Amino acid sequence: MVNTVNPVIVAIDGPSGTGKSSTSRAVADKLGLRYLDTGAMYRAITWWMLSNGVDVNDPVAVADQAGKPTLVSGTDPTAPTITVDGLDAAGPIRTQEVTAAVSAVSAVPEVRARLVELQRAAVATATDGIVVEGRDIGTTVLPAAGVKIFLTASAEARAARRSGELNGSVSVAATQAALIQRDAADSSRVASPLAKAADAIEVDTTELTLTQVIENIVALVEEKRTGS
Ligand SMILES: Nc1ncnc2c1ncn2[C@@H]1O[C@H](COP(=O)(O)OP(=O)(O)O)[C@@H](O)[C@H]1O
Ligand SMILES: Nc1ccn([C@H]2C[C@H](O)[C@@H](COP(=O)(O)OP(=O)(O)O)O2)c(=O)n1
Repeated sequence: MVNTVNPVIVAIDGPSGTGKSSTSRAVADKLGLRYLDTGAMYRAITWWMLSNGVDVNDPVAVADQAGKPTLVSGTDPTAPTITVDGLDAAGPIRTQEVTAAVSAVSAVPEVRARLVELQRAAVATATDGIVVEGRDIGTTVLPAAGVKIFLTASAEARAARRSGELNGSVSVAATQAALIQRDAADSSRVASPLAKAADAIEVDTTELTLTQVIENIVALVEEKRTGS
């Protein structure tokens, strides 16, 4: 379907486990928009660093290598893809090893500059509009986005959701501790930290079903599109 109204850019930010990916994909699918998971891009470059023996805790070494990998993100919300140097990275970027290293790599300004450039290029080609999810989309990557959402949820709810995905292989308590640690690292870094944009609408998803969150955001985007 081709939109006859202006392409809408939707920025969805928030901490881990608040529902950004599930919500963003569904909203994009329902509204005929493209979809970009910027967290997957930070995970992909982290996977490349680990695979190539770069010390992820050495910001100088990470910065030095940041320009090397070729990242390509597919923006179909029903089948998002990510490749690194032509290799399918969708599976490897979800390992605990990558999750544990991604905050350190994404704090390096050279990494962010490289990925933000790719993110803006993806948005520029999405002529029907796009939903972009991450941590700094509303504040830094796309400050002029037409709709900005900041998702939140209690640490307990987020840990229970994530632990459910891991089929109970990691305890909820351990998952919660790891989430809190990653949020603290992502929120306290100097280069475009996780933050709510002043003009973002905050949606607390703790007591909402995924369907309710999707419906709320679709309604917000529709309001914006029709100017009502
Ligand atoms: N409102 C919700 N209620 C219950 N579970 C949810 C809700 N939103 C998302 N989930 C589930 O929580 C998990 C994490 O969601 P995800 O979209 O990956 O979050 P994020 O991208 O913010 O880390 C997924 O298994 C998802 O199905
Ligand atoms: N725009 C973004 C997106 C993600 N990041 C970093 C910080 C996050 O901890 C990691 C991974 O993001 P991702 O959205 O995949 O994380 P979760 O799905 O919440 O586990 O990437 C970032 O710095 N900026």
